[in-house]
Amino acid sequence: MSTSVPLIVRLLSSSVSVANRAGKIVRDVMSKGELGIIEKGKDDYQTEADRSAQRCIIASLSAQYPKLNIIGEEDNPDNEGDVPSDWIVLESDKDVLSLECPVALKSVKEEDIVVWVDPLDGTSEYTQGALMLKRDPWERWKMYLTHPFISMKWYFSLLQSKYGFLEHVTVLIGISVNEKPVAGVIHQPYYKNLVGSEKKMGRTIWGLQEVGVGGYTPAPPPDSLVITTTRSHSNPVVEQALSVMNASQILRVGGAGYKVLQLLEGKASVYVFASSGCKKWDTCAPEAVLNAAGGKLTDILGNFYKYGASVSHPNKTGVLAAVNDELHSYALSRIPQELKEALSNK
Ligand SMILES: Nc1ncnc2c1ncn2[C@@H]1O[C@H](COP(=O)(O)O)[C@@H](OP(=O)(O)O)[C@H]1O
Ligand SMILES: [Mg+2]
Ligand SMILES: [Mg+2]
Ligand SMILES: [Mg+2]
Repeated sequence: MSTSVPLIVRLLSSSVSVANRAGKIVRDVMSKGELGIIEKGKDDYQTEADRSAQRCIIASLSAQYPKLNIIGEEDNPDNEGDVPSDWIVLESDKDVLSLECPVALKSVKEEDIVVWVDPLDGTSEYTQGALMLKRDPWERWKMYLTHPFISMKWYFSLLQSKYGFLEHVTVLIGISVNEKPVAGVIHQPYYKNLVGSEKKMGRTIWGLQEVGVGGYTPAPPPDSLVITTTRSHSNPVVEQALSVMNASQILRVGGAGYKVLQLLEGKASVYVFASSGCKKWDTCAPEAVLNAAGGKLTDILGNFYKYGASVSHPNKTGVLAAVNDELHSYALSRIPQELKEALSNK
């Protein structure tokens, strides 16, 4: 690899390749069927896929960029021991490697960068997806009974969805410089592609400040206001913020990455989440990609989050994202002052 390519471009191209590998790990854990679910907190779970994908990403990036500050979602209980050699990815995506680096990012050094890693965004949807892979209804029912957090209502919505919600799962790698998200990768392990006549699983979307986006076909927003929001972490304040939007449709899907994909692909125009549940690793990559596509992601008060190494991890004042400034301003203007205050004072 040519070292004359600026660091940010090299790091983004490495991140594309490593996200693909992490996505394969996510699929492999699911195929084996041993999810190894651990409860981290209320409505907050971790699986073997979250742990392994994070180890793959961090080991691969730190092997090539030793001075990077990488912050991952998971406190890995199995961090000890060697990372399997086939999890260490040293290749980089050729197309991304040939991008022209924006002037402002040309002289960035490893020490100036913080990488935010969400090895598996949409863990709820991932664990519920496991149920749908059980073909035998009796096996599926038994698995449901031992599942730590699927309500009866979810179980039936899963059955209706036929394939579950695995498409909502993403692997997120966000690159920030001077506290701002400048580049990012959203990999979707369960996206079904048709390349020629061949079926291929997974796709990888990337974005780079001032350069643009790749890996998907951009589409204009819907004609009417379509909002995307959480499927599995709602509460009365989240619902209140949705009810004031005057939306023609509300889509409830898993993962911050998938919701931003819906904005990018014209399925929704605004992402509203008036809750403190998302963390910096949930929004860094999606914000970077959305920015590169001309969109905007802030908190519910309209302020940008900062992604420096010492910031607190929770996005305490929620998420408000839109495909363009105009829709963002509209959504922001609809949020009542008392709701903004309720989140700020939490
Ligand atoms: N109340 C809550 N508690 C824990 N995590 C939450 C949360 N609300 C949102 N999140 C996290 O934010 C991400 C997007 O949430 P949602 O799918 O509900 O929109 C998920 O990331 P992970 O799946 O990576 O943990 C989820 O865990
Ligand atoms: Mg999680
Ligand atoms: Mg997440
Ligand atoms: Mg996660």
